[in-house]
Amino acid sequence: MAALFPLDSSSPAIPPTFNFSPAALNQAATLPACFLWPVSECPRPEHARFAEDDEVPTVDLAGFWQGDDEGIGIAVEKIQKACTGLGVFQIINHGVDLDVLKRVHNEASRLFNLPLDQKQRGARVSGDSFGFTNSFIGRYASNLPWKETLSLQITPSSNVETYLQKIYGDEDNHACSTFKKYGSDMEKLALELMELLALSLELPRDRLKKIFKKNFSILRANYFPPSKHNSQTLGIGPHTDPISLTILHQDNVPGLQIHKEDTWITVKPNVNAFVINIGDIFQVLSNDRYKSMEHRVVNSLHERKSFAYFFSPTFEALVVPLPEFVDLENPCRYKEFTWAQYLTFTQKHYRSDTNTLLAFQDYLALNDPPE
Ligand SMILES: C=C1C[C@]23C[C@H]1CC[C@H]2[C@]1(C)CCC[C@@](C)(C(=O)O)[C@H]1[C@@H]3C(=O)O
Ligand SMILES: O=C(O)CCC(=O)C(=O)O
Ligand SMILES: [Fe+2]
Repeated sequence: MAALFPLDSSSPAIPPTFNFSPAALNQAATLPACFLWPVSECPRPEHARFAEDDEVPTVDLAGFWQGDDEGIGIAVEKIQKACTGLGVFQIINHGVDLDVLKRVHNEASRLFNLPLDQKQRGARVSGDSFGFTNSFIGRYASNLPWKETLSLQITPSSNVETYLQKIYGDEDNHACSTFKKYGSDMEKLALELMELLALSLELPRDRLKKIFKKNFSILRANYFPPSKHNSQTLGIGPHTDPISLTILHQDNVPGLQIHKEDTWITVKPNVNAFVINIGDIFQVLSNDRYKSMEHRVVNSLHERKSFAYFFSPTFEALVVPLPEFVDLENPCRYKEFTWAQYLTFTQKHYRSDTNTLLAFQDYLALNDPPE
């Protein structure tokens, strides 16, 4: 089993009070060791190649919204090809108002531009998955990601007000309504995508939508500051998302890279598109028909923002391969678990990487019942 990583409770290389000041760190000739990734994981110039359309297909949803069978058929076929490939595709004509996207990006810029001590009023509490984090200082001791994030719960109940109130106090602003509107648009879109994914797996159209009607979702705003040492830092290390589906919106600065065979390819930014990727829970439900996408984020000399909407079943729902995907030729590949157990595993026992699901299955085998 993969080694469990040193958690918050272990002594971090630098204390939690250390100020992640990218601007000051960029002036230094070298970075503190905790920001340096192993050479084998560091970005290289050849990883800058943009993905081709057959690697990250663009799916037009216009026909889906119009109920046009031919358009739906083309979209479903593309989605099936993408999900049996690298586990990722982009959608255009996605139905989300461009003004909402503009507003949410502006709110994120306003937030990440605040003084650090103000952002830290909404700091993530150890072991929890919400709030503001700067470079995970105090959470991890090494391979720190060159990023700041704000994570908010959208469903079943929202904590958007709680965290924004901590950061902004009573200052009147539109941050809450903007993040909440974006979150609810994401939930609607995720449920519609479940219809297309179901069709792509030859399931009844509402099969997955019913499973996810009640769901648990996290909205994460990511801010990747400029990095002068970008050949040695990473915005996010190699990982799969432990959730079922991620809907990502990135600004126009390249950064998202997908693992393909023994190399990395970059997703060409398109502000009119969302990047959709399969996560571990979807992999389990489909009994490996669709695999979660391995990806990472590289830094550059330019600042970059992205929004990741992480969509999952409810905390208590049992996650297990759907019976439609289990037979004599395809035995059930996973031990059942709940999303609550898997989330706890990623927050308390294991630092998410590309092996999280297998490490968790090993953990389940050794810890019955799990924590
Ligand atoms: C359940 C979650 C854990 C992470 C946030 C959500 C979904 C993705 C996970 C994460 C982004 C995967 C990469 C590593 C991680 C530590 C990060 O860099 O943010 C992961 C998140 C987390 O554990 O907070
Ligand atoms: O910023 C991106 O492009 C991807 C972010 C990501 O992978 C994540 O938040 O899990
Ligand atoms: Fe991710």
